[in-house]
Amino acid sequence: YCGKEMAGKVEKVFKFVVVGGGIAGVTCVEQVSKTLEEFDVEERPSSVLEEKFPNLIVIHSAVKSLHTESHSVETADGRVFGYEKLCICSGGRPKLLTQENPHVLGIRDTDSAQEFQKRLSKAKRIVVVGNGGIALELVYEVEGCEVIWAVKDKAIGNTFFDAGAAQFLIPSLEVDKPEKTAPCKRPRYTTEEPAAGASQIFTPGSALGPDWHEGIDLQGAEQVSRRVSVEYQCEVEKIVTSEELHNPQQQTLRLENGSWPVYIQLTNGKTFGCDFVVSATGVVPNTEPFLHGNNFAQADDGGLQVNDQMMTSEPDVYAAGDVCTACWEHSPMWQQMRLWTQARQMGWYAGRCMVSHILSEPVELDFCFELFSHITKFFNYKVVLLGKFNGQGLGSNHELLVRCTKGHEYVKVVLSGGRMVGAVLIGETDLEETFENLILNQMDLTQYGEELLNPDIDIEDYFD
Ligand SMILES: Cc1cc2nc3c(=O)[nH]c(=O)nc-3n(C[C@H](O)[C@H](O)[C@H](O)COP(=O)(O)OP(=O)(O)OC[C@H]3O[C@@H](n4cnc5c(N)ncnc54)[C@H](O)[C@@H]3O)c2cc1C
Ligand SMILES: NC(=O)C1=CN([C@@H]2O[C@H](COP(=O)(O)OP(=O)(O)OC[C@H]3O[C@@H](n4cnc5c(N)ncnc54)[C@H](OP(=O)(O)O)[C@@H]3O)[C@@H](O)[C@H]2O)C=CC1
Repeated sequence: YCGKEMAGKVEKVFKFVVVGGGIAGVTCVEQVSKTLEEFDVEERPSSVLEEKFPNLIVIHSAVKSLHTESHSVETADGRVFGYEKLCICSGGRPKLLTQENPHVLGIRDTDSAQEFQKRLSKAKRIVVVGNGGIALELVYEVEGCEVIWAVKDKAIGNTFFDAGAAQFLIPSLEVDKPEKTAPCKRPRYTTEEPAAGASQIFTPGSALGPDWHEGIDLQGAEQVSRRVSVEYQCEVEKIVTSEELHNPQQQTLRLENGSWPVYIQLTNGKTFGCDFVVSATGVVPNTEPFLHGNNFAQADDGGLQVNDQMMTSEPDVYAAGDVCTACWEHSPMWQQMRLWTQARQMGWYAGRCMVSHILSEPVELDFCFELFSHITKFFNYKVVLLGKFNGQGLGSNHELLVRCTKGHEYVKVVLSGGRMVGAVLIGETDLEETFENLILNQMDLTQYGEELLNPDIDIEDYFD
């Protein structure tokens, strides 16, 4: 459609339209709703939101196309809505090793997690490929099934920590998990069934986020506890299904590896037969429906580029969460990672920017983008990552202080020019608040040297 044609089809013009019902979309909606009267949100967040904000209209249909010229979006059910300001919060989807291979699964939303669980319950061996968040969680949580874990690197968990932390964590894979503590009480927005007549276009659901596996039984077909073998420094050469093994050239794989639905050949020369492969290999931003006919600047990772006001390169179009790439000049202690906390912060801040721009008020980059901080759990340890926790972008211009007590805690501090610029805290270290302050205030710590990590000094009191 050309701009004029589209404008003629507009059913209603809203001040704000937010696309996507994940954490970024929901927080963006909450933010704009508090401030202004009228707005709208696409896709299907919970009706909880509509009850909370009477000025909110939820449209249960995916956005099919965006027409920035006429400031309108078309939904899958053929309706067209105008906007004054639009925020795209369409998230991401798994970046799979191969597309359309029924033996290769990704995990992103409730549906894909349920499919994984169903397949796992009948599986005796799975291969997990990838070395980030999902792989770390899966290999620890899955029981009753052999897990082969293929990683590109020399150590596990490359997206979150260094080889030292990996060495600290690895023994946890060899012992049984402790009994589960209290179940997760984090409130969730759940996805509803689409209303009758809703679009049949496939859009992924919202990402599962923290604690996703708490309510899911990750049990394989066998009565054994966790059994994980890590294959280091290798990638996937090819994935061959059992049907493809009819090809005589591949017969040897079957003979050597027994009879499995699928075989995965790694670049280290090993081949494993398994029930299925989990591709835990990162995320691609969901940009497709918005690109056609528009002029969005995209970052190398495929995300919509946003500036320090969360604005894309198209007028009046903002983006937040996994779909966007933060292209402003970052604070020296912050970097983008596609995480729940960042999606929430971005959604909230984008909402604030949209409102401020409508009211012609100035807005400054929010303080939360000053310092990277992430709290999570891996292998049943609390993990806190602060600032340039892996010396990102510092080259050789940094030094490390490490304190480690096997099975108890791992503390790593990154110093640059005598000042703390990052930290990894694993276990109940109680250091996060003090370290966060030391990173933010950039105090010169040269005089303390290694004493900084002396366990006999109560550092909290010291810097109080
Ligand atoms: C298994 C798993 C575990 C995770 N664990 C953690 C963790 O422990 N800690 C952490 O910080 N992060 C974690 N993450 C990452 C975190 O969940 C995501 O970074 C975050 O949820 C992204 O939020 P979002 O709102 O940007 O995107 P999403 O949650 O992906 O939401 C996007 C929304 O947009 C909708 N949408 C897409 N296309 C359209 C369209 N065309 N029209 C309308 N709507 C559309 C989707 O249906 C969805 O509602 C995890 C992710 C996964 C997959
Ligand atoms: N507790 C937490 O904080 C959790 C966070 N998440 C988040 O959810 C999202 C999805 O998680 P996940 O899929 O694990 O993504 P991540 O980005 O965390 O990790 C992807 C991993 O796959 C590797 N990889 C990429 N391509 C290939 C390939 N072709 N072959 C082998 N390895 C490859 C990457 O290596 P390289 O980096 O070298 O490219 C990286 O180790 C991420 O944004 C993640 O941060 C998920 C679960 C838990």
